[in-house]
Amino acid sequence: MAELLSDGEIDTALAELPGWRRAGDSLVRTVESPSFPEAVELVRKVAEAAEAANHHPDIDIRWRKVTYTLSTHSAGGLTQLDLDLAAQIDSLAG
Ligand SMILES: C[C@H](O)[C@H](O)[C@H]1CNC2=NC(N)=NC(=O)C2=N1
Repeated sequence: MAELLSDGEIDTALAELPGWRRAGDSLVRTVESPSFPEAVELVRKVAEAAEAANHHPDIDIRWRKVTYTLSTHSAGGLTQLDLDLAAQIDSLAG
C-alpha cells in the first residue's frame, strides 16, 4: 500500500519536477506537442509506462495539448507512485 506524502515531501519533489503543479490531491502537467499525432504518440508511450507501473494517469487530450493528472486513487492522495510516474512522463516528453 503506497503511503500518502506530506505537504513538505510534495513541495520538495515539485522542486525537481518543474513542469508539474499541485492541484489538491493531484499533480498536473500539460504537455504541448508539435502535432496531434505526436501528442497521441506521447500518450501511447505514457500508457506503456503506466501499465508497467500499474499506476495510471487521468489524461485530457485537446489537439496538441495533453494534460496529465496524477493521484493515487487507492490512497486518496499523492504517493511516491505519482512522483515516479511524473518523472517518467517528463523523461518521455523530453
Ligand atoms: C487493481 C490495480 O492494481 C489498481 O486498480 C491500480 C491501477 N492503477 C492505479 N492508478 C492510480 N492512479 N491509482 C490507483 O490507485 C491505481 N490502482
